[in-house]
Amino acid sequence: MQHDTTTRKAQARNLAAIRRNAAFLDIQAAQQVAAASRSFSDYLADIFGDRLADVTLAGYMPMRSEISPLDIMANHPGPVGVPVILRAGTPLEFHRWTPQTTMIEGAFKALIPANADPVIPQALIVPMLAFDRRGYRLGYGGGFYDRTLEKLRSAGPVLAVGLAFDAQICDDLPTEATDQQLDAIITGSGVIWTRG
Ligand SMILES: Nc1nc2c(c(=O)[nH]1)N(C=O)[C@@H](CNc1ccc(C(=O)N[C@@H](CCC(=O)O)C(=O)O)cc1)CN2
Ligand SMILES: Nc1ncnc2c1ncn2[C@@H]1O[C@H](COP(=O)(O)OP(=O)(O)OP(=O)(O)O)[C@@H](O)[C@H]1O
Repeated sequence: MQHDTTTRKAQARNLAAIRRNAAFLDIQAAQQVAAASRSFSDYLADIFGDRLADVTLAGYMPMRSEISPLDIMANHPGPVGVPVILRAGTPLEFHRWTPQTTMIEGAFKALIPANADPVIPQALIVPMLAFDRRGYRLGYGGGFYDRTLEKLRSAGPVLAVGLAFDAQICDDLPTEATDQQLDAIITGSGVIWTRG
C-alpha cells in the first residue's frame, strides 16, 4: 500500500513538473514577445519620428516557433503588408493586411490575405531561424528575403530589422554573396546593432 502511494506520487510529480515547466516557458516567451514588441515600436518611432504613419511596414504571419510580430503590426499607424510567395526564385510580394483581413493558406502553409492588395514596404520585420552580430540571418532556405531585400534596396532606402528570441543568436553564420544583411535585430533584451 505504502509502495503504491510512493509510486503514484512519483508519477504525479513527473507530470506536475512537465506542466509547471510548460507554464514557465509560456510566460517567459510571452514576456520576451511583449518586450521585443515594445523595443521594436520604439525603434521605428525613433527612426521615422512623425513620418511613421507614412511608412509601410512589412510584417509576417508567424509560423512554427517564430516570434509573433502581430502586436507590432496591429499597432503600426501606417499601412502593413505580409509576404506572399509568387514563385520559387522570385522576390516576395507584400499584400495589405489589417487585423480584420480574411486570410487563406498560401505556399508553404503561410497565411496570406484572401484579396491581393500589393504594397511596397519601407521597413520590414524579417523572420528567421537564426542571426549573427553582423546582421546575417538564416531563413528556411528559399532565398526569398535575400531576393526581396536586394530588389527593394536597389530602388531606394529600406530598413530591414530582424525580430527574434535571444536564443536565436549564433556565432558567425555561413554566408554567401547573395546574403542581405539586416540593419538591426530586436529581441526581448533590446536592439542589437549589426556590423553590416
Ligand atoms: N512567417 C513567415 N512567413 C513567410 C516566410 C517566413 O520565413 N516566415 N517566408 C520566408 O521566406 C516565406 C515562406 N517561405 C518558406 C519557405 C520554406 C518553408 C518550408 O517549410 N520549408 C521546408 C522544406 C520544404 C521543401 O523543401 O519542400 C522546411 O523548412 O522544412 C516555409 C516557408 C514567405 N512567408
Ligand atoms: N538575389 C539572389 N539571386 C540569386 N540567387 C539567390 C539570391 N538570393 C539568394 N539566392 C539563392 O537562394 C538560395 C537560398 O538562399 P538562403 O539559403 O540564403 O535562404 P534563406 O535566407 O535562408 O531563406 P529565406 O530568405 O527564404 O528565408 C541559395 O542557393 C542562394 O544562393
